Amino acid sequence: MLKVKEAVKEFNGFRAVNRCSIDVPANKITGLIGPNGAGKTTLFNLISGGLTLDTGEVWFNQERIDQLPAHKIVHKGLYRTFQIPRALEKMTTIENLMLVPANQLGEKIWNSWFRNKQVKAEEQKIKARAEEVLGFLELTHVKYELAGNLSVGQKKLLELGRALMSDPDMILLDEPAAGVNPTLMKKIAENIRKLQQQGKTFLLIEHNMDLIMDICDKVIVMNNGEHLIEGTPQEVRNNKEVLEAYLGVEEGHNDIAG
Ligand SMILES: Nc1ncnc2c1ncn2[C@@H]1O[C@H](COP(=O)(O)OP(=O)(O)OP(=O)(O)O)[C@@H](O)[C@H]1O
Repeated sequence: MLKVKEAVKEFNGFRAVNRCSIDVPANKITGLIGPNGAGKTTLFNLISGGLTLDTGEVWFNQERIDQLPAHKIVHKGLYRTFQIPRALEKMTTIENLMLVPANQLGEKIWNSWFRNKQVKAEEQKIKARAEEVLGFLELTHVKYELAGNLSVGQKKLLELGRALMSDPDMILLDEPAAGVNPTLMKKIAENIRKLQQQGKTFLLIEHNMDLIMDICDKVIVMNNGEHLIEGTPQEVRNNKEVLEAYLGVEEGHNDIAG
């Protein structure tokens, strides 16, 4: 479904992503792991249009997308989750969800702002979808809570909820388990699996090996900007090269070595 071919990205002569190719199958959960500084976030940014490639290609659903701006990539059905920005922490949970399609409608909705009926109908539709997403994620009880007051795990669920508002085919998840307590982590894992069963495709960056082992069908390992190996979670966990890559990095939360 998603193919990255020979991606290269340099920052001031430092090669953060080095001729990296990955292949993400449809309707599966794929993990992207690697020690700190391996290039995972940079690769995510290259896929989602936050950064432009120096060389290489990105293909999504048989279509080349690496020349497209980020919002057009979202319209193609590929959504990348982000931490809830500071400004949105002052808005309620449901407002955070309702803003996603409102932003995507962009000028269309603002241009027609005074055509009241049409806007109201649109807003009702968005609200109904937001309520549905809240129900699915079991966040209805914090619907009117300010996003800033949610726990880390609830914020992660809200990030996933914002992704679901645009009903994408594929979701890039950035560390869904980071700082999340075990109960909510279980809930996040269940939701990801449920969504995959409904036909969604996931690529997730994650340092928590329990989550990787629990939900991933396939794991891709990056090191020094390169695709090191890939396989089932079990194969990757027992691989000597992977262990060496992690042991070579001393700082940070590199669970695999632990
Ligand atoms: N905008 C930037 N300018 C300069 N260097 C950068 C920039 N973004 C990333 N890097 C460098 O590129 C390398 C890869 O970083 P990246 O954040 O992609 O790694 P990562 O695998 O996501 O790491 P982590 O697991 O710690 O988040 C690092 O050495 C980082 O310092």
